Amino acid sequence: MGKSSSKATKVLPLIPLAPPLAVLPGTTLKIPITNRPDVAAILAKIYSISATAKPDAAITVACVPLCSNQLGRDGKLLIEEGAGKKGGKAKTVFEVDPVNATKKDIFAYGCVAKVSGVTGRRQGEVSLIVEGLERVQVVDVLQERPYFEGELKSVDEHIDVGNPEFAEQFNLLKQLSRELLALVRLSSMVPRAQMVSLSPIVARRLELYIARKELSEAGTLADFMANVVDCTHVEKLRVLASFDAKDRVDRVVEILKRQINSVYESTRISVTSNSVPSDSMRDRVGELIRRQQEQFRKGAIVGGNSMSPFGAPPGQNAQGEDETNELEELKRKLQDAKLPPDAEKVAQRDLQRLQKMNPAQAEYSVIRNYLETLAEIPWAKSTVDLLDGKTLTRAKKQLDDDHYGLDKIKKRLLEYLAVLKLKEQANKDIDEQIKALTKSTTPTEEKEEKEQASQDDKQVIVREPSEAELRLLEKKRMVDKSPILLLVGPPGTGKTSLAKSIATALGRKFHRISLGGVRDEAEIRGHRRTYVAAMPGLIVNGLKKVGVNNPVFLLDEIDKLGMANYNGDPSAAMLEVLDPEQNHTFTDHYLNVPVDLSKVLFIATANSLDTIPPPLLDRMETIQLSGYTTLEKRHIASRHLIPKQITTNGLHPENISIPTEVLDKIITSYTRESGVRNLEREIGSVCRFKAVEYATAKDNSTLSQYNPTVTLSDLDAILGIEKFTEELTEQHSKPGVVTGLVAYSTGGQGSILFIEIADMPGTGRVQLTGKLGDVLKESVEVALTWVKAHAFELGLTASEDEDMMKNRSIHVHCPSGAIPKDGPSAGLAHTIALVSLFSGKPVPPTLAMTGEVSLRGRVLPVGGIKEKLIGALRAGVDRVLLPDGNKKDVRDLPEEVLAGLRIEFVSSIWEGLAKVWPERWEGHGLHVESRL
Ligand SMILES: Nc1ncnc2c1ncn2[C@@H]1O[C@H](COP(=O)(O)OP(=O)(O)OP(=O)(O)O)[C@@H](O)[C@H]1O
Repeated sequence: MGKSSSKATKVLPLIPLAPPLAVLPGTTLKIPITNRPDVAAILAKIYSISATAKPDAAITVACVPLCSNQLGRDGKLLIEEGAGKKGGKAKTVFEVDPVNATKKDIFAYGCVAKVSGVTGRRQGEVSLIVEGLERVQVVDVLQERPYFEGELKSVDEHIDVGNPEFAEQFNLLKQLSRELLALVRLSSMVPRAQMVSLSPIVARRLELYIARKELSEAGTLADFMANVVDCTHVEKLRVLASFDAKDRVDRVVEILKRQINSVYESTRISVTSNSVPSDSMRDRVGELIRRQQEQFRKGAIVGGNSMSPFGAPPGQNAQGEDETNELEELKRKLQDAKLPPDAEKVAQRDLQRLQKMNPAQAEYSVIRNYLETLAEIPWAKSTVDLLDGKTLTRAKKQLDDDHYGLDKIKKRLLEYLAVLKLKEQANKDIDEQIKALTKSTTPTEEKEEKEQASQDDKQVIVREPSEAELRLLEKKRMVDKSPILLLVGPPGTGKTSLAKSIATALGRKFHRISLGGVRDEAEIRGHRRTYVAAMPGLIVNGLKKVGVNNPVFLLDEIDKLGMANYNGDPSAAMLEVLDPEQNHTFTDHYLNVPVDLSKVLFIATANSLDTIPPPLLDRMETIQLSGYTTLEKRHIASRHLIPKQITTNGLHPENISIPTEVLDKIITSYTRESGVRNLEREIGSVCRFKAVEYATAKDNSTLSQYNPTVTLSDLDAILGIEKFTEELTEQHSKPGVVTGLVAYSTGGQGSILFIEIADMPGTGRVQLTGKLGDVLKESVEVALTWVKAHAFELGLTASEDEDMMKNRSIHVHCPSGAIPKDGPSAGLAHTIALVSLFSGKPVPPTLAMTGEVSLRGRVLPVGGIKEKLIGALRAGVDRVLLPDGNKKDVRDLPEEVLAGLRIEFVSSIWEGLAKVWPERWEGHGLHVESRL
């Protein structure tokens, strides 16, 4: 039983509190202080003193409630609660407000409180924050104005922990407190139960707080509960007046009992009320509450004799059914996930830790999240590959349906699939062999086998497989790893969509991981679990997302992966992912257990190989996608892009028609790219334009006037002025002007380029204009040197030792002056142009040429033949000279080009000259390599 011993008195300012305010020890309260001159005076006084006092000294006051007509100054009830009104409570009347209060209105009990601050900015909202420290008795009120000051006596609370009656009452207090808490949580789920909703975290914290209270803190718990429950002001004041802990616990137990009953009542009414249509949710909650009631009643009996805070072992009744269910669920999930042995060990260990842990602990949720992630990883789940007899035909059809052209790439992808199929079959066979070796015979199986054997008159020999045998088979299996494909090519060339088609053809799930801009190693490998908000990396997250262990992962933009920095080296993390020899034990930092990535089909894409670190590049098999030519673009557009855009823009194929010449114009004059993204965008604009026209015509009932065909003149209005102009062959020839060929580095397109050379009197100076790059400048120099060296032979000088350039200067220009040009491929054209200029013989304008020249007069192969020839045909060229070394490139040319151009090959400049001016040079210099 509680015993109290008096201490010396002290004098403190009093703050009278108007109902319903009351401060109990251990609680914090906001006291509105607008229109409270007494509080202002107290604060002024305190601050004038505290300016000289120690800065960290606590400012204390005593908060004392005002008396009511029900409760006397001494805390005795004047009128019984509930009297006066039948079945109801008597209305408590407080006659005075704190400003006009006098000595006799001051309640005899109060609470010393620490002033911890003032809140509120606007007038009328300013409040004083006080924290209740200890219960005191007001012995005497010493002054009334400008503020109350009183002599206070505090009492030392002594609790007799050995008193079984008190212990029992304390247990009941705990029991009821928890019960109320659980009820509030449950009943907040009942629609219209009009209960305060309590977040699970707050509820758990409160439970923990209650559970931790010892018998010696019984009074504190009573104060705390009196403050949180919904009790009347008079009840609160009576708790304040109870100096004896036992007395206080008794009072609070009474209040709690009443409160709990009223919750049961209210939920019963709301659950069973006929006025509100009952639904399953409400029924369920009602049932839960009823069960809760029974459980608590039982718990009260068990808990009554026990000193355990919950009357039951922790983790069962104490932590509530929720956690148990949660853990059961987690356990089941982990079982279903079929973890490999390593992960299983870790999961079991963590699960055990979790069971022993309090849910309110911060680490609890960390471990739970970890286990949930472990359970979500598809350790054993996989989709069945469509690797049957029709795989290759189906894959080919899929690739052909989705993509035009790209024959070489498609062929390589099909090879890849064929190998994958064979390997998978081989692996399956090995798996079966291993299974057959390790098959443990259970008694029934053994019996069956024996029966079978006796039937067949054969003997069954069950043999343990040797370690070496197994290892050998395992090893064989490991070797069967597919290479990782890297599709390299300019943007918009269909890398991503090719990878998607492969996934569709294989029947696997597809997941794209964008590596562009990944600067942090942890993004790939995850953060260690010790970090706040740690999570797995992109790879494990991808697996979680697709839910199977054999998806197709597209590692997009691998060339844009960040280099080593202070956050680690992301490309180094990718090494492990991409190495078929290592990735069956990929370790994510968060999981910290090996994950098998060997079944994942990785396809990487990049725009260029330059920025990919060599070790990473070494682990992948590169497949190059060059840009599309105009012809290919035309086909892609008419087969894929136009139908796609027509449906995207809500049209039907009969509502719009884009003729080939319009499409060609869009391709050549409005886009200049390797891929088809911009082309698709421009086609989209055209479709939208037509969609507006069609919709307007439909609305105005003038459909008969609507023309679905897009004309060339429409393009100007839809797409604006041409962005790129096309070069066309000249009509007239002139000495010194030759048609060259160019392939744009922006990809995919080629065109013709005029080489213009003019001479003038001078001192041998060579002027170059047209934004020529270094290599191009050098190729002009090589051409000039060759021509100068062979001037006599070419008939350009009268004698062998005459300098052709002695009295003249030349100017070499390549039009489209603003576009930078570079490369050696105009060497042949420069040489022929120089000979043409010096000999005064023009070159036919419909003859174009390309090729690098060496000082020895050889014509060397160059790149971009396909694009150049397509461009040449479009520009009106009918004959082209190509280096002998480029014969192989001509095989890939589209039919239209081969039919429209006369292609001639030359291996030396002499041959070139013979092709341009056959009448002069036929058969000349064929064996003369060089005179230099
Ligand atoms: N050969 C093709 N046939 C049909 N459509 C194609 C072809 N090539 C590209 N496309 C289309 O072009 C669009 C862009 O392709 P995709 O997104 O695959 O380009 P990407 O090469 O991955 O580009 P990036 O390097 O910018 O990621 C897609 O709509 C795709 O369907």
